[in-house]
Amino acid sequence: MKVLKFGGTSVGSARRMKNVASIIGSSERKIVVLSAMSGTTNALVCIAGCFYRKAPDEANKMISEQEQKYAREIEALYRTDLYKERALQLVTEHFNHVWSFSGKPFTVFDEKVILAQGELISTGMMDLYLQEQGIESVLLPALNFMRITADGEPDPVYIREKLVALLDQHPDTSVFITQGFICRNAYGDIDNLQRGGSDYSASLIGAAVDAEEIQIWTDIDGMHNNDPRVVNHTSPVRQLNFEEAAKLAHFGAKILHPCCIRPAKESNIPVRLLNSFEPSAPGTLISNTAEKGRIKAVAAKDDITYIKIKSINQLPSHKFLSHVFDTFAFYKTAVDMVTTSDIGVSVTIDNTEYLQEIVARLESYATVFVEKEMVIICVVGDLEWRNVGFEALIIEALKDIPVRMISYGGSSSNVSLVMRKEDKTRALQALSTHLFDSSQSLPPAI
Ligand SMILES: Nc1ncnc2c1ncn2[C@@H]1O[C@H](COP(=O)(O)OP(=O)(O)O)[C@@H](O)[C@H]1O
Ligand SMILES: N[C@@H](CC(=O)OP(=O)(O)O)C(=O)O
Repeated sequence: MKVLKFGGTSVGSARRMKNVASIIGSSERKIVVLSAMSGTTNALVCIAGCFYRKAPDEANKMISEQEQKYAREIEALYRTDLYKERALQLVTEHFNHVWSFSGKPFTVFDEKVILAQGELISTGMMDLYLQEQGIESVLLPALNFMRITADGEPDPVYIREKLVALLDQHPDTSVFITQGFICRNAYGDIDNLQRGGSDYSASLIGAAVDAEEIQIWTDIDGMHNNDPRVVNHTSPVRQLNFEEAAKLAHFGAKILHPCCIRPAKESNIPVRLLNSFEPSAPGTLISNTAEKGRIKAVAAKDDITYIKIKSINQLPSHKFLSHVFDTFAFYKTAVDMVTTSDIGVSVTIDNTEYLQEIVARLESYATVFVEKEMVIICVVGDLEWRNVGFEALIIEALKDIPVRMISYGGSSSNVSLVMRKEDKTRALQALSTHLFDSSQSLPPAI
């Protein structure tokens, strides 16, 4: 069994959907995970925003625009009037459901229901298209098997049990279609795996069914060695190990959801990143095979807050660090990067929900300096400590750029640096030039 996930860009129009159907084929047994058509989830977020603001006219206008967009795609997708009618009815039902929230008190639970409609529509449309093409498929409702716990973490035991039971009902079916992103929470309400979470759905599903491969189909030929939205002349990386891929995803390579590598790694299932616009391109294979002595790629994580905490000697020095980290733990705020000196510690966070409270508590035993709008630049590869020279390459590349923090040693697959947002493009470009333009190779380990 393979798991194939197609993102919003891959199902973004009738033409793209037809292309996905041709990639799906019908021979091998597979579970196809679909995102919402590109732009739909953003539109649903805006519609929910209108309901929060009590602006039903604005919501109504946006819903009409979406319905018109879907009507055009339906006209282009289906051959027969019967299937056009069925698809229109499906879309109308989902948008009527969205509209049913107008004029009532609006809660975060209602917002989650609204956000789920995009994937419910795209999978329904694909299922109808496959039927019209005579390709036998079964629609598996993700809300019947994908679940998160009260801590917001996926519940792998439940997911496996429910999904395997659903598959067992169709022993002769080759093609299963399901929704990415959406799930239920521990109380049975509709929820989701956070924005971009369809990749995560695919790897949770892959792990649940012990898939032989998880394929993430998107609009680019695999993981590139730098952010193609920012840097010119990036190139695909053909092979990554799980840890390298997880680091790139965590530190901003948008092609993968930050959490999606973990389930695949734990079950040792290879992940292949493929291009639905160019299906024969080789893409990137992510597995547990490590390629020695190479810097693989660079990524950048935006919206980072830098916090410098300097002890004012209120605490014995051996207690200082534990107090600092207890403070972040108390406010359930994950620290991304840490560097320390004899009198202080600098950290970065991306969740600033409790920043004020954290700073107030830290200030009882330290002076605290906060700087927002920072970025983390992360260089990833085989950076084992005996591979001399990689630090020099990175520092040389960034010699004209002010760097706030440098961190290496937490893992031997990345070096991370913190700098101002306005220096990001220059830094990424300089790293590409120094690390990838001339084919660099680190000296063998000493
Ligand atoms: N290192 C990288 N390699 C490849 N793509 C990247 C990288 N960093 C950012 N991206 C962006 O990720 C996009 C694909 O991810 P995403 O928008 O989530 O696709 P989908 O719609 O298929 O879910 C690419 O179009 C590309 O612009
Ligand atoms: N539709 C959801 C989930 C998702 O993963 O989308 P995509 O695969 O297009 O990034 C979102 O926009 O967040």
